[in-house]
Amino acid sequence: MNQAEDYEDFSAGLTGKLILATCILGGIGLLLMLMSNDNLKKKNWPPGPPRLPVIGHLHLLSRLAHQSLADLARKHGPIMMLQLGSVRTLVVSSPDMAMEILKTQDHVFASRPASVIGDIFLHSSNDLLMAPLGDHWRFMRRTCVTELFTPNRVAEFQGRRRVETLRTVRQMLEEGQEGNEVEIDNNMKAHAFNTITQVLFRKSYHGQRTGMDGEAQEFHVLMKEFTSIGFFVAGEFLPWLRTLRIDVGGIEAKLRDLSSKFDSFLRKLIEDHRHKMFIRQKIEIEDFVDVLLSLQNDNPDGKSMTDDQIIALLQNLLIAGSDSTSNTLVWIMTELMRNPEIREKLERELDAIVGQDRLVEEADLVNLPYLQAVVKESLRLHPTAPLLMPHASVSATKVAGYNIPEKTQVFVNIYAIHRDSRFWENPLVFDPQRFLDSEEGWYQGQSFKFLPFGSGRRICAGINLALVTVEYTLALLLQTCKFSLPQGMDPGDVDVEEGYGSTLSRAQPLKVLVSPRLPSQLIDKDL
Ligand code: HEM
Repeated sequence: MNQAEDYEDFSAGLTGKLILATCILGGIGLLLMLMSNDNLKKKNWPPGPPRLPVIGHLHLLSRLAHQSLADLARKHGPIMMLQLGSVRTLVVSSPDMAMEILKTQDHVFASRPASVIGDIFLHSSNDLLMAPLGDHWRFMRRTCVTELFTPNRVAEFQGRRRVETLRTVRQMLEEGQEGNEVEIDNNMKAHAFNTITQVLFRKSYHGQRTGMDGEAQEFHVLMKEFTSIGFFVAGEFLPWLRTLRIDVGGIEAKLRDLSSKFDSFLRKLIEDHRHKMFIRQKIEIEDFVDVLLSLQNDNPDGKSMTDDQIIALLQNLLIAGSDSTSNTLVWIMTELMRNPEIREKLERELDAIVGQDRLVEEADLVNLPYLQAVVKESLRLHPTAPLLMPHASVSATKVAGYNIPEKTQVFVNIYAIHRDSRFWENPLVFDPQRFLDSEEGWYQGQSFKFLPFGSGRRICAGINLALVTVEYTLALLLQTCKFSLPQGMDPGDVDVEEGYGSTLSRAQPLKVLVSPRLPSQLIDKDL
């Protein structure tokens, strides 16, 4: 026998063994699958697709999980039970079911699931975003709602938002000189981040224009590292990986390292604020850190936040507040580049209400209904948290007649609800007019067909700040800049492909031409 025949024999034998092994394993798998699916019926859990042993339904989810879940809901209905590895997950995809989770049984479903990311990175035992329902969460939430995000407190910082927005306008106009393309994504990322850090610590850190002292540089690197980490932690769904100390992709190690860097950065910032207060011998409220430190001295409830809790909260606000705001702005600009007639209508509204002799102010926003409708319509088609944040049940209950056990993770697929033709006419068409023709209080979360900020106890805590930042940035950008597409590109060429990230982003950056719409003195005089 020559070598080739040898190899053929060997390979035929191997193939035979492989086929045999596959048949045996497949048979066992099928048996387990049938048994477990049969089990589900006995438990009276909501329906779902057949699941595989060990991984359950994980193989059915793409990196854009909201899209895969919307497809599955079309086949299996608005209430599904999935098994994501070891994590039992309820997915709801209709306004009725969303109302059941976020209103009727809010007291049962307003908790958060335990999670590896929450534990390692978000200080979930100390924070607000990932804290389970309970006294700690109530205390953190009450502090946010009554001290940080009241309409008055948000209004106090409008001067800083104005300056940050004007800086962003000037930066984009400079980049766009001589017909250069300007990347919207980078600019909005820097803008949203600086707007939030101005409110939290009275500083700008991100982007080209800050001059980058040592501290800014350090924070800039931290944020870059943070946004570049993938957040799929395999051990979250397959806990035996963690038991065997297998950290797929080294993500857990990276999260731990980043968390400790963030921690020391924020701790130093708190010490600097405390030192400033000590030198002045009085409390002057200039940012959120001042507010939180002043509460340590004088809390109306007699219960004060520890430094660890302040750090966890600051980290939450940076994470929850920056990418969601910048991606919302990027999606709005995407739709405005795809729909020039809507962009022109917006410009006409700004000219009619504000004119071209002065810059738009936050006080003008209430008189700009079309602009507000554009923001809502963009949040409908491109909600930056398409599955909200994961909820969890605190006790066993029933939904739509099905049994839902305690500690079930819950996704409310608002992406599916916002695009469902049963609730929206021509759902894929960008049409701000639909929000002008009705009187509903859209953002309060009472219309369960529109939930970009969620609803109930866990509704976005920063909604006031988010809305004023998005609306004001959009108004000033459109008033001061003329946006157009690069040579040879038509509106229809602007794609809406979604990218993978912690919030819903574009797959590829949006690049446009930017030129002045108002005389530059008007912008420069306020900087
Ligand atoms: C357009 C921008 C924003 C959008 C679309 C958005 C949306 C959301 C959504 C959908 C949730 C989860 C609701 C749920 O779990 O049911 C949430 C939670 C939260 N958001 Fe926002 N958000 C935005 C901006 C902000 C900003 C600027 C801040 C603060 C700086 C903020 C702070 C929070 C916090 C602290 C939570 C957790 C609340 C809790 O668990 O009790 N968000 N947001």
